[in-house]
Amino acid sequence: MDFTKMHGIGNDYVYVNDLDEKISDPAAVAKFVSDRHFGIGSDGLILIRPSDKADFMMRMYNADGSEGAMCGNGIRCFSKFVYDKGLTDKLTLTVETKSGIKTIELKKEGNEIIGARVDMGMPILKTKEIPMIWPTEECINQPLEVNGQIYQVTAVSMGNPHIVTFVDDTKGIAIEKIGPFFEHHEVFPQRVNTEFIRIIDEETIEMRVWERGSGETLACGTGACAAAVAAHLNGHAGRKVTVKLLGGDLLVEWDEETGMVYLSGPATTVFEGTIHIEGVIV
Ligand SMILES: N[C@H](CCC[C@H](N)C(=O)O)C(=O)O
Repeated sequence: MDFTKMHGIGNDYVYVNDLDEKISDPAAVAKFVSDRHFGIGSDGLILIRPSDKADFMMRMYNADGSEGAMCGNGIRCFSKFVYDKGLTDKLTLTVETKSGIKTIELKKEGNEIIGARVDMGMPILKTKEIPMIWPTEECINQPLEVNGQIYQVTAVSMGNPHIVTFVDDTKGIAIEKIGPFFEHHEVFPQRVNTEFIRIIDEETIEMRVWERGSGETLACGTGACAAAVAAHLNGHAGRKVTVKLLGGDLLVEWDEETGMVYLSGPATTVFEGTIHIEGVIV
């Protein structure tokens, strides 16, 4: 199986051209390739698939094999992949995902695609659509007990579930310990991605993330969008926010007119390779 290893500020995935839809068990492939000792090493697997509604379809799998409905860092690299491979010559393209069709504007520097700006759609705040088992229609700055401690949390979906909590010091949190308790909390029937954010100023927040299905990652695009939306909803930030993550910075803009959230950031190809996985014929 030929693959390309790419990352969006350190949120790294294995990308496979599966336009002929030969990969029959993507979950198993994701678990194998993601292993940083016995596989390639990544936060998951992203497949390029055909679409009859958009230019392409993106299917994204976390390191544990679970499928994510959307991946903000991944879709920037996905779009760079299809352009660099000559599968399209469009600099603005559409990609069908499990959370709808997204429009991506590729950013070119000279002959190099260096990143992209993604229309991530509108944030979803209704708890039943997160989904979150919760007494109120929305969950904005409400207390949630996690492993015996109370956190003030804000729930936002970007097509995938996020819970955001504000902390004074992102470096000091024991994310390996507390992350799984959030991820598997009973109020999140489909688990959840968790963002721990510190407000630096009106236009800047700092964030660490525990991702559903992948653990702590160096960055999370949908998480950065959820964090920026939560910071604005709680009156801590404006509508244009730089999100500083372990792997680098992302820019999130929440358009007041349209309600759409835009995510801008880099996309990087690291290496190409071929791997033989028993039973996988691609
Ligand atoms: N772990 C996420 C999918 C990957 C999202 C993240 N890597 C991003 O860049 O948005 C989920 O299960 O919903």
